[in-house]
Amino acid sequence: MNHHDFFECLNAQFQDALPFVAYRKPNEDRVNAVFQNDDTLYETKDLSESGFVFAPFDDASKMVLMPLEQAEVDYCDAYEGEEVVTETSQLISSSEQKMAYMDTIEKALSTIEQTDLKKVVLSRPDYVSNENFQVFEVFKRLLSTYKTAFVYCWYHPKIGLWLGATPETLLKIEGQRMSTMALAGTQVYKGTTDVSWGNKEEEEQQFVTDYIVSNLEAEVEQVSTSERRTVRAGGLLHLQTQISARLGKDHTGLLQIVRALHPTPAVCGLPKAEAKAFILHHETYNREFYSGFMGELHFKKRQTRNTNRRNVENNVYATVKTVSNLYVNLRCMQVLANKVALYVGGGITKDSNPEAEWEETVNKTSTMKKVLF
Ligand SMILES: C=C(O[C@H]1C=CC=C(C(=O)O)[C@@H]1O)C(=O)O
Repeated sequence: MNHHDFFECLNAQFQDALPFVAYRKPNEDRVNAVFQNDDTLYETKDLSESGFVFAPFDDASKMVLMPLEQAEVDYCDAYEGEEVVTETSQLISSSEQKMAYMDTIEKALSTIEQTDLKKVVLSRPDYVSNENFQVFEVFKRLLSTYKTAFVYCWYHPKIGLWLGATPETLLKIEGQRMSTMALAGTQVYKGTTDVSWGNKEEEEQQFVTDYIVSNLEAEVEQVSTSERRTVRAGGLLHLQTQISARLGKDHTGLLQIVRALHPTPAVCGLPKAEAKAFILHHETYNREFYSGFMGELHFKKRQTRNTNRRNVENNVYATVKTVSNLYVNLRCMQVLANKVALYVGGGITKDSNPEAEWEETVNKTSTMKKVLF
């Protein structure tokens, strides 16, 4: 489909109040869409179905599914728009919001000092007005501005409207191979990725890598890690290690692996249970789908391969692989009745400075602010 017709279809689905998701995977051109045929709220309990999953931060809450059995899928080859370079919209953040956030950071620091908690990721919503908010214009700006992110626009009339451009992969599975990443540490991008990192960020990122590796070793085989590198996510830089492994013959399914990873230490903390309890008790809002995960579940990918160039017709092998591509819902926004909520957070460790942590969340809002209006 050309991109004009593609966006017309999305708009028609939205006007009919029917669920859809449109998304582009990191560094790809194709923009995909899943159009659900009815407005039922489907859920997945064990991630065994084929479809697009949208799961909340709290793994005790329901995971929403757009099942492929109840949907049409389509795509447009590419969307080329103009990259947004300046920020325009103003945040309505108040000094009370800052005080409340800094207060929770102080509580986290004393809990870290007194208990086994090593890292906890605290977060907050920030609000902008939704006057003149045009959903597909914002989505197009996300697409043209963040090519290396997973960019999406997700809608369900019974849940709401979410958009974002996330740098974090939760899990990719293709056949027997799987990969994930350990992402942590943030600094502002100033024209180069050749930067140095402080001890706080290096230590925090190492915690994350070690934790993911040890959790995965219980579920899969041949776990290996890449060199740590600096990656760009819009106007920010992060430290990232890629982790890959092989699924064992008797592995029990995607749910087990997702449970070993989600919520990742990039959005929750370490140890996981203590960090999650701290977040649910001390954050003063409900994260819902921010820092949850989303993506393609058990999609079929057809691959063709020529084995003999002289006799192409008879020697084209087609294999069909089952693939899952899941991403963590970061750098995202939720469109509410009278405002837009932008969600941002950061990892708190014993070396955190509350003022710098506040600033980091302010910097993170710019990923979304840039594409609004
Ligand atoms: C929790 C967020 O970012 C995570 C991902 C990368 C770096 C992070 C950090 O430096 O704290 C966070 O763990 C967010 O953007 O809301």
